[in-house]
Amino acid sequence: MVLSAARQHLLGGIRLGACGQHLLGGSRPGAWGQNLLRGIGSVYTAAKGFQEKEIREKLQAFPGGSIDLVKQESGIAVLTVNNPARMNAFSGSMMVELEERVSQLEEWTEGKGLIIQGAAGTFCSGSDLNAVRAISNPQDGMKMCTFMQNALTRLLRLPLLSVALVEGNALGGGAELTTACDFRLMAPGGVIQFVHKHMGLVPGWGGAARLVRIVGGQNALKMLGGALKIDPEMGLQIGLADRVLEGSLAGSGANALLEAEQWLGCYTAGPAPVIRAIKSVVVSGRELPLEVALGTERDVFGTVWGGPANLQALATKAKHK
Ligand SMILES: CC[C@@H](C(=O)O)C(=O)SCCNC(=O)CCNC(=O)[C@H](O)C(C)(C)COP(=O)(O)OP(=O)(O)OC[C@H]1O[C@@H](n2cnc3c(N)ncnc32)[C@H](O)[C@@H]1OP(=O)(O)O
Repeated sequence: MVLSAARQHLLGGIRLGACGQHLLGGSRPGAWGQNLLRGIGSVYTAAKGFQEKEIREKLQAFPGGSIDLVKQESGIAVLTVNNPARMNAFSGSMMVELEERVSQLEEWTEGKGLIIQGAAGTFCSGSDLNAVRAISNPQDGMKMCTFMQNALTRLLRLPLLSVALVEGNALGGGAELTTACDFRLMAPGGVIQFVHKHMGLVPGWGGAARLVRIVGGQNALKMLGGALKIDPEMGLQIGLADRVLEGSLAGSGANALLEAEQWLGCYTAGPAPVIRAIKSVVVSGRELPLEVALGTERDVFGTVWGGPANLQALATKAKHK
């Protein structure tokens, strides 16, 4: 019973049938793992009173900018937060577009990696303050926050290794967006700052919950309580940043992206089913209780065991030096 509830949480209630059957030994091995490998669902569903259509319409009333997605042959996609006139702040329509791009990535079965960057050399300055002012009542704020929590949770759960490429500022919701990626690369001069306290707020896009898991409760408290500006050196020190980009390469958009692609390429090298399986077992390991995660790992294992990459490796004399 406990196992089903936890999995239902991850699946957003949509694919529980396959999951439940497998727990009881009734479906073919790996069926649940296959579902996991396509991405594993939202936090809030219609069953929990989430009125997605209504929220989308409300957000669309605040247009501007775009969220651009390029899927590359290499299996690495690049998602660009594009609203440079407002330092890549998220308009309402960009929030809706982000959710649509996440849906597209969930369907991209050949994908292995994702880089999220901001346009014109800066990451993202959070919510568009013009939109924020217009919906500054608790009801609308909660709706926007629910929508963004769903989108960013699905983003983090994608079976892709994801990287936030932080050039310039990642402020407010922009800082929250960086925590919805598996890794953060910071360019020299980059800043991640949860400015929410200065706005009389706390993070609402799931950024606090994720931050605690990345840097621990003590560091998260300091970052939120002091609205600290985290530079690359401090980012590395507290485990928020995974790498500081080379000064010689960074700072000029295309080069920083190239360097991020090279860095990510070390982890995405290999067949897509294997890379996706790796991400999937890590997602279940970091989100689920141990016994449930073990069951999930077994399901995912069943999708790669005896698969083409496994058989090919077995056919050669393996020596891992
Ligand atoms: C729900 C709340 C929370 C969340 O979603 O979690 C938020 O994210 S609230 C938003 C938090 N972000 C901010 O408060 C950022 C405020 N902006 C700044 O601190 C500075 O603009 C900057 C990002 C540090 C850049 O400074 P600078 O390089 O000096 O440029 P400008 O200040 O001149 O900015 C250029 C231009 O961009 C507009 N801008 C910047 N950020 C936003 C924003 N978040 N929303 C709307 N517009 C933004 C800024 O007003 C300038 O416009 P013009 O005045 O028309 O030139």
